[in-house]
Amino acid sequence: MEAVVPLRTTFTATATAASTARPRLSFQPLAKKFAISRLIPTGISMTDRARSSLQCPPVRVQQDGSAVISEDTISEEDALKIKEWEVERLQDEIAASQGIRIRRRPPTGPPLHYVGPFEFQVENEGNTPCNILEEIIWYKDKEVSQMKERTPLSALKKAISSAPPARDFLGALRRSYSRTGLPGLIAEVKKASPSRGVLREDFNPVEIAKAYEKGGAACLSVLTDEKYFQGSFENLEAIRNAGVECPLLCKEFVVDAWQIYYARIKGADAILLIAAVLPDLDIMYMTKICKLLGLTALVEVHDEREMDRVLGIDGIELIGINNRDLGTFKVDISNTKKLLEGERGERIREKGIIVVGESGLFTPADIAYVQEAGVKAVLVGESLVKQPDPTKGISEVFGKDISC
Ligand SMILES: O=C(O)c1ccccc1NCC(=O)[C@H](O)[C@H](O)COP(=O)(O)O
Repeated sequence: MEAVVPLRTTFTATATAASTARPRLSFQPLAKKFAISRLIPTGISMTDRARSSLQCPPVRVQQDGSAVISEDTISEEDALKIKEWEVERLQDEIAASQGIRIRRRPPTGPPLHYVGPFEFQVENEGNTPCNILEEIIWYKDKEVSQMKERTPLSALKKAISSAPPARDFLGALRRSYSRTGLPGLIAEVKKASPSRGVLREDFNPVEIAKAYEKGGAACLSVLTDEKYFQGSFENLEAIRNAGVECPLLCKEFVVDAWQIYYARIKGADAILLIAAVLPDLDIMYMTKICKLLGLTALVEVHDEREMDRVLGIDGIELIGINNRDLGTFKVDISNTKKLLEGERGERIREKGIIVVGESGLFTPADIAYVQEAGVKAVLVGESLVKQPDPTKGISEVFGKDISC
């Protein structure tokens, strides 16, 4: 039995599913008509949310544009899959509308029984990552889902309630700047990277961290990604437990708020949020979570569009300008200057935001250049970690001993 009903506005698109190999989905703008309440902030269980919004009966669009409600019910599991798929597509569409090219996960065709607004178009390899950053993000999405299954958020929250307080990352950068008159150093503990390969074979994270602290680093950045950077949360924990006092940045690819809680129990004092990956709503939501947990959020941008988006979000205190294009690996330190010129620089000063110049800094002239552009902190990896003595490496990159 089927009942014919007038079609809801959100279901007026033609449903044309041409079955082709490796299709790329292309969506019509009508998803913008979706009620904003259907936006699922990262970190909230989509499954629970989807479960609570299962009021729509199965609807099938007919050729004349009307819809039929089928009394043949679909299973709750299939309905959940449909809801999750719709939410994921909507997330990608919102991200794209903010100029974000990185998709959270590989596009897939609609699940079984889906009837609604979609259209297949054969384009290029839609389910091949567009660059290394997208590849990292797709992998991370799967990795985090598995980690969440092993350690649910409730367990992390419980552990946080008895964790020692986080250290003041921003305060350490400010104090260092006042003490030395030079940008506060965030020295990076990184074994390898996709662009540079292995940077240091004899990699002992705790020794390197101690050498950085001795050399005058204000804070440390610790790579925790295993697959692409050969880092780990064990390294973060080990540095934290070895008596290093510098506040620690968890250098991760955050796609889910769960990772922020996890970083906090592993000893992080700050965490990286990448604007090329996260839509505005995620950045807002995640910076709030960071504040609740006592962590500093370092929000990283690479171009003007990302900078403007981030400047439009309230409560951001620390912005990193990455001189490396994470899609192409091209490094150009004049990027920092470009993004701090004119009105943007003024807005940053008015808001009291501290800016970190990131990547490609090798010499005292590089440090002077980004300081002149307006940064009060720098994030330096390769040029320090490759030095046999990283303490000496700091004096060389800064042109003087900044330890006292
Ligand atoms: O460095 C990469 O190859 C890379 C690839 C994809 C995503 C991120 C990547 N690097 C992160 C960074 O930008 C650096 O670790 C950090 O800014 C320090 O840069 P550097 O001083 O040039 O080592």
